[in-house]
Amino acid sequence: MLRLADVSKRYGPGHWVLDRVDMQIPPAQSVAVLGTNGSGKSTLLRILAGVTRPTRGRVSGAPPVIGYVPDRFPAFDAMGSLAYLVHIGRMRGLRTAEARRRGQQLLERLQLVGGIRTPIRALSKGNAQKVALSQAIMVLPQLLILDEPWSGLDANAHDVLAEILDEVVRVGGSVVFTDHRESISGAYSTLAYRIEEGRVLAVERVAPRPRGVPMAHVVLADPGAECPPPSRIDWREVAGVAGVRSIDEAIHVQVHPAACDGLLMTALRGGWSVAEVRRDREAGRLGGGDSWAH
Ligand SMILES: Nc1ncnc2c1ncn2[C@@H]1O[C@H](COP(=O)(O)OP(=O)(O)OP(=O)(O)O)[C@@H](O)[C@H]1O
Repeated sequence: MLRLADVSKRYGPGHWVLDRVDMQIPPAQSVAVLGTNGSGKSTLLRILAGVTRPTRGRVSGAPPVIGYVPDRFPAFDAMGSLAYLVHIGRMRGLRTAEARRRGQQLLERLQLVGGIRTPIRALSKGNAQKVALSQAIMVLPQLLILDEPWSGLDANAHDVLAEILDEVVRVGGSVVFTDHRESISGAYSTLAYRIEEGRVLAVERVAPRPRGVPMAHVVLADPGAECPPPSRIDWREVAGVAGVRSIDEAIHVQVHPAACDGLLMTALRGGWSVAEVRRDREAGRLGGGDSWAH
């Protein structure tokens, strides 16, 4: 298990970005790292990934294969995406044909647009992010570290990323990620830490969604002219919410099952009418192929 013991970090003579951090990343867990801009999230992830050394303290228990998606994808920019993935796959011990197959499979799964031979620098931000994600999982890592991985991804890639997190955790691996939105960190993590003034503090979390248990799907409606209009609520900011859509004047919310009661309370207090609550697997994907806003 990866452990940080009394880890502190500063850049040059600057302030302490991380201050005496004790932390462990248990197997089969997905860990969210929260904090304001500049609080040290990327610094912590770089230390966990082994690409930055702490100024003080000790990092131990790093697994042999770590996948890392940095906040800024380094531009091996003249290379096409597939050639880049083949290169990474070879460095990770795959044979060329295997690396090509895996690279193609990942880019298809994430629906890369722009061409597998187009230089990475010419891809859009979201498509470059798909390449960044693919390189991290060319070989399924025991530890997957993702710095704002949802940034710029379209709805299909969101879903694929959620599947990838599940795949890593299901085989006993660990995931560590950052994201600014509570809705994302609530839906995809089983543990969370917040960085405040250099200290890393454990955050209370809703119970992890048991494997194979589908998300809850709640349909909310305006109760109608006889009642006062319901309050405006940013559903994406409600704990455990993974997706929100508007269909025919109703709000459809996809929520972590453990957070469903909390969402219903918020809705009822806000004057909304609960039209339906169901499990997403029974419901299927609404409108076939439509996607959730995250
Ligand atoms: N290479 C570097 N050299 C000098 N200072 C740095 C370096 N990298 C980060 N810092 C400083 O360390 C602090 C933490 O930065 P970091 O990028 O880790 O924060 P963050 O929480 O990831 O921010 P954001 O949410 O904006 O991505 C900031 O004050 C930043 O300016």
